[in-house]
Amino acid sequence: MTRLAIRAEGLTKRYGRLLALDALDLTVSAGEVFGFLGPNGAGKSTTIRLLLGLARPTAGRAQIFEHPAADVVAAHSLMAYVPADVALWPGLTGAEILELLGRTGPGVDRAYRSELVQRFALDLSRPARTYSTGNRQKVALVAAFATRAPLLVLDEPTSGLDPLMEQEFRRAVRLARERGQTVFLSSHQLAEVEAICDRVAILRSGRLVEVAAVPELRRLHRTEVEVSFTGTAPDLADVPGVEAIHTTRPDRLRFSLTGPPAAALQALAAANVTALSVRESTLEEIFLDYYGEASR
Ligand SMILES: Nc1ncnc2c1ncn2[C@@H]1O[C@H](COP(=O)(O)OP(=O)(O)OP(=O)(O)O)[C@@H](O)[C@H]1O
Repeated sequence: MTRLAIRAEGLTKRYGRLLALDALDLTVSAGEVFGFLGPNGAGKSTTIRLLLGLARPTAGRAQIFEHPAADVVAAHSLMAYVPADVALWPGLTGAEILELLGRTGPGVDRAYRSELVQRFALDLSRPARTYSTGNRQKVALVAAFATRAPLLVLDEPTSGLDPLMEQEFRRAVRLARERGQTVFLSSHQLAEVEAICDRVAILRSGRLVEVAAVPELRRLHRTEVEVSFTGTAPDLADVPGVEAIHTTRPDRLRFSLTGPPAAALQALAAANVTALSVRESTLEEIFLDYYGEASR
């Protein structure tokens, strides 16, 4: 049986009348890179706080490997965490902070930490008060990756990073994955999720609306097809899976397609098609569909 890194069962958090997280059931297998997505206020940080044992659930439970999340000492010996707003000790230098953080976690791979400092171009001699947001984030990321903890919990870890550093981040996640570490990543950056995650969960208004592998999620959604033709337009009116047919020019039309394409292809074959372009919806479009529903 696969070992689970994270298990949430009926995990619920209320803040007064607000139901911030509503009976979340979720499992993340050891070794997965798992993306956690949702619009602002969906409950992502609340979930992370519950997983870290920093907040108490109103109902339900969370487990980190074989430990209850509330058993903070045991659970934290297996994880490293990077918060969304990294606050550091302003008077300490980057080097001192890495030392301090190294002593609180599950251990440090010093050689790897030095490599990460180079890769993330961190100047460790400066006091943290002089660090930019991105540099503070880099210190926290270096500290977390260098622990080699079995579970890395990263709350919007790249919001302050420039594209070059974002590449380094992706590389570090890939290396973590190769070593069998589990990564739980909350993010708004869809390209990042698409590039590095095995599965994603989408949270909306405290509720889980979808958990899927990235390719599977794309398949759930539509393909945009554009067709040029001569003569009579293809008759797509009652073809299963074909929706939103638009005539863009007298000799061109566009439609979206869900499910198997056979019927649509047959209808197209009956016409004199001169050009065909097929485009899968991007992850961004898929998520905008989900996110958009939140405000409806
Ligand atoms: N300590 C708190 N007291 C009261 N309400 C809270 C508290 N923490 C979070 N909330 C509310 O719970 C809901 C979920 O917030 P949460 O921070 O988990 O969202 P999020 O998905 O992380 O959003 P973002 O993407 O903006 O970080 C929001 O409506 C928020 O206002």
